[in-house]
Amino acid sequence: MRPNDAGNAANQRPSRPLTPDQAWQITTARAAECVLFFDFDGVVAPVGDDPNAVQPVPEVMSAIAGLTEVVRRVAVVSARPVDFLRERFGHLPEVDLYGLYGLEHSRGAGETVTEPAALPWVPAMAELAERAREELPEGALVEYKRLSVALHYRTNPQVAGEVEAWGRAEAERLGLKVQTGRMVIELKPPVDRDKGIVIGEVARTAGCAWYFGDDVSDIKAFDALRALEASDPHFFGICVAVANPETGQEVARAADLTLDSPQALGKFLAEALQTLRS
Ligand SMILES: O=P(O)(O)OC[C@H]1O[C@H](O[C@H]2O[C@H](CO)[C@@H](O)[C@H](O)[C@H]2O)[C@H](O)[C@@H](O)[C@@H]1O
Repeated sequence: MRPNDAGNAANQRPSRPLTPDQAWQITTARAAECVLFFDFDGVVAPVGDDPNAVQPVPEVMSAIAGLTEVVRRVAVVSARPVDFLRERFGHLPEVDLYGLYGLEHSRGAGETVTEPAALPWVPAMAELAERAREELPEGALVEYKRLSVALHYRTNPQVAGEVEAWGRAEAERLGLKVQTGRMVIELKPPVDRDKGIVIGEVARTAGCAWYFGDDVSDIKAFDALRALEASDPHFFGICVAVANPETGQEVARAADLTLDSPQALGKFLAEALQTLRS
């Protein structure tokens, strides 16, 4: 097929590789059945030293606001708690929020729903965070997120080995799952939720989906889009990596397209919005 032929695109699997223009033209033909998924850190917001201080790129946010009007759904799928995401996306009530790798979600302006199987782990995670603060070396940063604990070493990479070893030993002792990321190791309850499972569930009834990610946990989301393409000849999925010096190469290898930065994402989405509105 000619992938830039939007007339044919609605019913045929486009061949790869695709240019961004081709991908957006195909998406335009299916806008009403398309879901756009965004990771938060390193994608919507640039990475910084203080996890609590980061804010989305304004151009990304204004493009997302426009996109909610032309596609079926826009969703943020993040390791952050929903409350954290709501502070940043609260003015966009149409955006669905999936937090803590899908252990929490809030659809539209709805209330936050927590995966019931994870709730018994709240006390253990609080106790873990407290002990991490006492036992980890100076320079490690402990981020407690109710149902997970992230152990950061961005500002002191020399403690990486010690922090990772402590985290892995605690995960083994308590039966927790480990998720590594950009200068961070995260411990979470042994409950079957990850970004791939979220995307598999939410995109199952869509005909088209994009996922924008930067970290290794996002590769599961890419895999979910590939699986949907493999099982549904009509489904069109595009995986976009946002480059970074830590996990960027691995994520880019798994993606269809790569953008340079969250700022470049803002420009990319603004141009896409024009195509989708045309
Ligand atoms: O799923 P995400 O939304 O991408 O969340 C992944 C982790 O993001 C945050 O950590 C990362 O960003 C921090 C702020 O820029 C940075 O300091 C840190 O080095 C990065 O790993 C968040 O703090 C973690 O809880 C998330 O797991």
